[in-house]
Amino acid sequence: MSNLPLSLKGLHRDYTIGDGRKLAVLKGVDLEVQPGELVGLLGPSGSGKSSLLHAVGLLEAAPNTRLIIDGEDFAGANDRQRTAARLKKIGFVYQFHHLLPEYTAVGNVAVPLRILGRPRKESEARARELLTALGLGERLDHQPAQLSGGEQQRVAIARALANKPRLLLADEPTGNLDPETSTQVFGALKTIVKAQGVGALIATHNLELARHMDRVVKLVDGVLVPLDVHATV
Ligand SMILES: Nc1ncnc2c1ncn2[C@@H]1O[C@H](COP(=O)(O)OP(=O)(O)OP(=O)(O)O)[C@@H](O)[C@H]1O
Repeated sequence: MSNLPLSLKGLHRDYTIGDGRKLAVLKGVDLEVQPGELVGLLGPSGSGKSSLLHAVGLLEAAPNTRLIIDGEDFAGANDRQRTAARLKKIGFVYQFHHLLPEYTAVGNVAVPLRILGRPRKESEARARELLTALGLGERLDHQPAQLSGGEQQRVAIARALANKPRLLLADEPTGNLDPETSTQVFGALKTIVKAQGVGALIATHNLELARHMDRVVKLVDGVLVPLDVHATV
């Protein structure tokens, strides 16, 4: 059995729309992500990027699929198994950071560890270590409102990596940042993903960002095709 961060084969996703008709969005998606690899996920609006991230992020069931995360097959997993695995194996970064406003940077990053029952001291030490690695060593005790947009997003990245996940899923992680901040935040993300051997799948519309990924795939008619972003003008 594969111990890769992600090994996915044959993912289908239909939605039932108003009049009972089915809309087939994902029509057999195959994807592997290696440790330390950043894979960019491109595709026009409505092509199914969020649907793919939802299934891979175990936010919904994916029956009749081979969905292996860190060596464990989740195709037939129930809600409880998927929730447990989400906390332990997967980190999520969204376009908007969803930080808790009353907590400091350290407090926010420690939350997932505290949920898993880790002691406060150990959780906060891990939070400080991650935030420092992301260049926020001088901002540890700031609350989100006291941080810039790029700093807030780096806290969100630290939070996503707190549990040492094998797989990081991101949906437009720099989508609300200016280009320069976006490049800085993405650079910090890349460095830490490589250092920790995490596999990352990052959905974006930003072709410039995609050029900094190790590999880019595009959703076309419900399947993934490789894309050479360096050849695209
Ligand atoms: N719950 C749902 N019920 C019916 N149709 C849905 C549902 N969720 C998504 N869809 C449809 O499935 C298609 C894919 O949606 P999805 O959100 O995965 O695309 P996306 O590539 O992430 O788009 P965007 O880049 O705009 O976020 C769209 O046509 C959308 O309208």
